[in-house]
Amino acid sequence: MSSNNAWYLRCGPDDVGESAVLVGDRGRVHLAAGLMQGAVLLNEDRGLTTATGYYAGERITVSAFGMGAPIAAVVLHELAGLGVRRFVRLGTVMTLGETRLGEFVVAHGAIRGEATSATYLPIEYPAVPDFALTRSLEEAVQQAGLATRSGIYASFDGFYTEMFETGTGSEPVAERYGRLSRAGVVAADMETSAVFIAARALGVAAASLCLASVAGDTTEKMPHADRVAAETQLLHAGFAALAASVPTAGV
Ligand SMILES: O=P(O)(O)O[C@H]1O[C@H](CO)[C@@H](O)[C@H]1O
Ligand SMILES: O=c1cc[nH]c(=O)[nH]1
Repeated sequence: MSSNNAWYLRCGPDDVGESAVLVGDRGRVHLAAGLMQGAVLLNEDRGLTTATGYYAGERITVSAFGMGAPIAAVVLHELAGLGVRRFVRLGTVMTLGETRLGEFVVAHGAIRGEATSATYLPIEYPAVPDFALTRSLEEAVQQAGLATRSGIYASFDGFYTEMFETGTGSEPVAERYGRLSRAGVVAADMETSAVFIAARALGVAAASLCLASVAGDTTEKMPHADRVAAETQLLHAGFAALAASVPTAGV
């Protein structure tokens, strides 16, 4: 192992592309590897499954972080240290407001309801994506003919206290979601705001495209087969956007 290897991802600068995809579910890395050419599995330690391959000529690294902002930021931070310049989060979200199950939701910003991002930049700093990469994502989902929506996300740490009602949170989840929906927020996840802020702090570009897989108001889930098919479309769209994007100066 080279001394230049990342601490947890256990791979080196030569192993990664300038573009990366961040996913939660490690199974999505294996799905992604099957969609790329010449994919090489680099790491499985701690479940931070990572592979690098090619899509439309672009060398792309795909890493899984599991769940939550702290570990998503660790993975982004290590990949940025290895030389990755562009990140796309490809995951799933809960619907808020008018968003419907099965839609592909592009983040135009995210409410910072998690604690990790404040360790990078003060809470006044807005969690906004790289706009060129975001536009590439929107074009990719439109060209693929997918049902799409763009808007503001909200990202939280507490799945069973802030996102799914168990009676243990400080505020009823329905009230939180009602307040956010009335403010025009379109989706809730656990990582997007931290990914945007950590990327800004580290001087790299980031954007987020997620499949609306769970209804925030009823907790209805997409049927499994539909979700698997949609996750394949999600990966294709994210890869196409990275392959089409040009390096962004001065993020
Ligand atoms: O589908 P992924 O990318 O795992 O993301 C979502 O799924 C997990 C919660 O169900 C959280 O990590 C959330 O952000
Ligand atoms: O239940 C879900 C589904 C997607 N994303 C989340 O954060 N929660």
